[in-house]
Amino acid sequence: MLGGNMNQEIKSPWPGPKGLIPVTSGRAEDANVYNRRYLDTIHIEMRVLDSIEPSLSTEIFGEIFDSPIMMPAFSHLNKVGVDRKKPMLHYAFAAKELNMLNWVGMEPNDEFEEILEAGARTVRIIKPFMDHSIILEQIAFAEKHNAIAVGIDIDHVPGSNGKYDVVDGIPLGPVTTEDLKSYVNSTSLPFVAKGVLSVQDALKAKEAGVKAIVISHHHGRIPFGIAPLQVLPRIKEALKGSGIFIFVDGSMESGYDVYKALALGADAVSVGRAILTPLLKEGKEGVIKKVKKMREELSELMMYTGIEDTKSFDPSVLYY
Ligand SMILES: Cc1cc2nc3c(=O)[nH]c(=O)nc-3n(C[C@H](O)[C@H](O)[C@H](O)COP(=O)(O)O)c2cc1C
Repeated sequence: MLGGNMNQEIKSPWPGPKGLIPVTSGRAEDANVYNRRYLDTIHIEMRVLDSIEPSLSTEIFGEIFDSPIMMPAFSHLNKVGVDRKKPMLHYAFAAKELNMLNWVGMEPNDEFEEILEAGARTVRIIKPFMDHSIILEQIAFAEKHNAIAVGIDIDHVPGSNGKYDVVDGIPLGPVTTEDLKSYVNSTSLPFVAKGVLSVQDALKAKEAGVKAIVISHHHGRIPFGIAPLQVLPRIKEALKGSGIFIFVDGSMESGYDVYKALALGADAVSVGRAILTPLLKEGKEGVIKKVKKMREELSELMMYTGIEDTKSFDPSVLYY
């Protein structure tokens, strides 16, 4: 249902109805496999003289967060909560406690509102519904309920059958640059294009007036997709001076992965499936533990490379 490249024969390690949580094939066309491999080819030199313990504090959309590590735009997880727990709420509680930016994907308005009540600053990502009135209505709802930003996952248009995808029985449709412009202009909230994986789309998103992009392939929706970090430096260069926030997600499993994304020019990074197991097993506490560990790892590498704060990352420490 959610994973475009999902292979029916693959046994899901996740709880819940078959197909609810995407399982990737692990084969050559699986962009997650390549992404992991790419991340692991990046190595880091050491710059310890004069280095001090860094600050992870980060400004996003004019607000200060405790680190550049953000929650993912997950969805549907309330359907798999154990003991009637709502995982969508639990990771929002963790975001609140850790002063992290929270993200939410395809959730109906009532569940989205409940998540906002957890008190974390939250970005809402809306699906590219074929019916634009649903998109506009959900944007307005997010604005009314004080979301920090709103956006659309532009990479969820094709399904694995080569047609427009259908999620929860709701048809998705194409997103034109003009559509994007109209969504941007419909709200005073910062607008995010999630699922940018080329300079071309980054420039079109800029033309549409977005305030942020997420460089992502949505856990491998596109077969044989390039690694988000591979295209990040080119997009960074193309958007130079625009003030557009550049976020990244995809296989971020440790603070070391996060470091590499930040060194290559990301403003902040979302951790997706790496929090899924702790979230489903232990709820809020599991997520807090995982994120704290990732913050330690990020800080460790910053100290090894003489990076004092999140404004000072430098790609010249990387070898790849
Ligand atoms: C259960 C689940 C639900 C998701 N739902 C959405 C969604 O509704 N909208 C969206 O933009 N991305 C959604 N995603 C994709 C994530 O936001 C993210 O792009 C992706 O998981 C890549 O990060 P990762 O490799 O760290 O998991 C979902 C991912 C998972 C695992």
